[in-house]
Amino acid sequence: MDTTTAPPDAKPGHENTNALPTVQAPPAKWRWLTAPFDKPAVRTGSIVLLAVLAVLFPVITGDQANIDAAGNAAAYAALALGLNIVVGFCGLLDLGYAAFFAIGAYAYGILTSWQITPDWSGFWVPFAALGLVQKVVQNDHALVHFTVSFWLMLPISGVISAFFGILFGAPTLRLRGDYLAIVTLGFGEIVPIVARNWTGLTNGAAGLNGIASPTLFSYKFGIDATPYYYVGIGVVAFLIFASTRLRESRIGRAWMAIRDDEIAAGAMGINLTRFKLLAFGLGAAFAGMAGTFYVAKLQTATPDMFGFPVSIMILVMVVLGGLGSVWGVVLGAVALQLLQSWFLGDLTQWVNAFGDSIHNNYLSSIDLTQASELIFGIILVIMMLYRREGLIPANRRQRALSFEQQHATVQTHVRAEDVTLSQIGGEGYIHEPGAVPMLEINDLTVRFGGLVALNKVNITVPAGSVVAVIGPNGSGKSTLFNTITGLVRAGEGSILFQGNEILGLRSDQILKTGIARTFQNIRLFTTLTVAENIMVGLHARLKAGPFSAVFRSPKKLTEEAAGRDWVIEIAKIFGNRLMPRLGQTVVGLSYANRRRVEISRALASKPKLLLLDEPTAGMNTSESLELAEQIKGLHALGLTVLIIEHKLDVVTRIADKVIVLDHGEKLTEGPADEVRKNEQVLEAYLGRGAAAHA
Ligand SMILES: Nc1ncnc2c1ncn2[C@@H]1O[C@H](COP(=O)(O)OP(=O)(O)OP(=O)(O)O)[C@@H](O)[C@H]1O
Repeated sequence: MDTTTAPPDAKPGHENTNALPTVQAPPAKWRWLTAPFDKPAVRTGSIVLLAVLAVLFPVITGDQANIDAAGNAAAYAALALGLNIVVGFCGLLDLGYAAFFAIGAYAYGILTSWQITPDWSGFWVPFAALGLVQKVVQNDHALVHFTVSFWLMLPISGVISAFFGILFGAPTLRLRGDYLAIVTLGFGEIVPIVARNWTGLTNGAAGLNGIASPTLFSYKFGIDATPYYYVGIGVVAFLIFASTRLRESRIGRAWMAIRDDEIAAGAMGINLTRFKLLAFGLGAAFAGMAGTFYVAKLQTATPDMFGFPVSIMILVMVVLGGLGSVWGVVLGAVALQLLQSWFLGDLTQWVNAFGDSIHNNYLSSIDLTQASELIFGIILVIMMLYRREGLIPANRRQRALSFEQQHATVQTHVRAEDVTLSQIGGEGYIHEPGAVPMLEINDLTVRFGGLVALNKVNITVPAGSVVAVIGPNGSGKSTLFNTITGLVRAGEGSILFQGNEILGLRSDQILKTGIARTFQNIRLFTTLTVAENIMVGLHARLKAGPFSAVFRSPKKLTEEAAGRDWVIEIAKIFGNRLMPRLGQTVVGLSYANRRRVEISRALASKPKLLLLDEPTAGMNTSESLELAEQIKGLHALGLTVLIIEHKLDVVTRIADKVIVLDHGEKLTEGPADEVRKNEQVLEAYLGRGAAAHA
């Protein structure tokens, strides 16, 4: 085995400090296919070529049926891009996605067909002036005919579907995996049932007919497939653009962080509710727009067009293309849609002809277009067996380390004085002695059923100090951290941070007050790069919303650039251990480097109080002492640190005060040297007999 590469599940303590971990090579089997696209010029060129081909396609084919099929493929590509936000980016398995497709479709259908025609009154006059309705007279009776423009309805349908996306998403937010899938499946069933039974609004199973076709500068699209095709590719181009921009923004990082590790995402300041709802809402908005486009093209809408098989088909498109991969899902959608509309028809004719030639009635009459779901199932199985990451994987390219980087001597700051950060903690960071304690915990009690994990614990962390918490396994140290950071609810007591109660706040709110943490069992975002992981730590300090993420407002660009500088500044604390790896995904890192990334991520949030849960676990002695120096350096800059640590030489080196927990109670506290000699502490750690001999 290559000793320089620590596998993702490497056991602590076996890192070779003199060599840097090598980069995980991408699978060679597919490298020839993707390698050319590593070059930005090739990528840009391919996109331009694709755009030119897409524009020229109707001229090249000249066949209305082909153009029509390509228009349908565009609708499905829009749907796949929307579902990709929910499932691919945010990791929320939605099996009822076609519901939002239906909502967008019916919104346009109802507002442009003759389905509802209320009596005409003065109320409708302003709407008529805006061109949204027309007065029609039937049998001497004045009625309202809705004539909302397709171009207006396209964004409005997006908004309506987004509203329902948020409405449906809200109650399901606590659920994940199978449970979320089942609930969304239910929603997906409800919408077509409502459409089937609310006959007054939807015309029931017979569906809406006579849906208006779009008009552009008095040119009526009618049944000509070509204009629909161009609208379709325009919509898809915009959605590709929006998806790509979102993925590369603060919002995309937050979604992917939630997908990779929800607990860590919350602890890094991501408001889980808001970002999951945003994913649901935006995904639904894409579906709503696709629905409007689709029924405008077909000029009819029936409940059967939006059932469960459609949701599954869109999901298969996303999986086939590559979960989280923008271009992948477009390819998946186009491939499956064309397979359905072209290939299965042709295949049916070939099989029928073959059946005729061998006089086999079964083969002569088989219709493979009816077996599309079976064929989708087979495709899924094949993908799961041979290419789980999809046709165009979303996984980032690993920037390979150069030979020099691979073999460079590790240069780290081993002296506390070398740790310099320009802005850690922000304003009011250096604390006056005697000021309000940074953290004051009073009578904190935490129970897990009958087990009392913390019992009336009182702890004070003075501002600008380093306080270590030690204690045997199961003594309640991690529970203390989890309670401070809002991951575990306390039964009684209070936790004051700079004099303000934080008990009861969510973990993201606690981060925003200025408390950041690391985890005992390293919780990094495994599909993100080192730099992106650290950037997620900065999430709460950045402001960009979806609009500025998509349109890259100057403010957003400045914010991101400053964020990237900040990431580099933090990574520099660890010398060349992290710097050459900023572009690598964290799964390829050694155990010790992953700990360093986690500390960097916490520092990125500019905390006032840093909670480190066994930061040196998995590091050898020299690395542990190196980290101790780095913590001392941060402390010298004014950072207050609360650290859980088993290695007493590290504790002695950095802690102003040591708190000992045992069986959920505070045993003692004091300077490290005193605590080390305390008999109760020796007993708790070593047992009574052993303590007597110590
Ligand atoms: N979510 C939970 N549900 C039930 N019991 C829990 C939970 N979390 C912790 N405990 C229990 O609470 C007690 C304290 O656990 P905790 O993880 O805080 O100890 P610790 O001092 O951090 O131990 P270690 O050093 O082994 O991590 C243990 O008995 C543990 O089994």
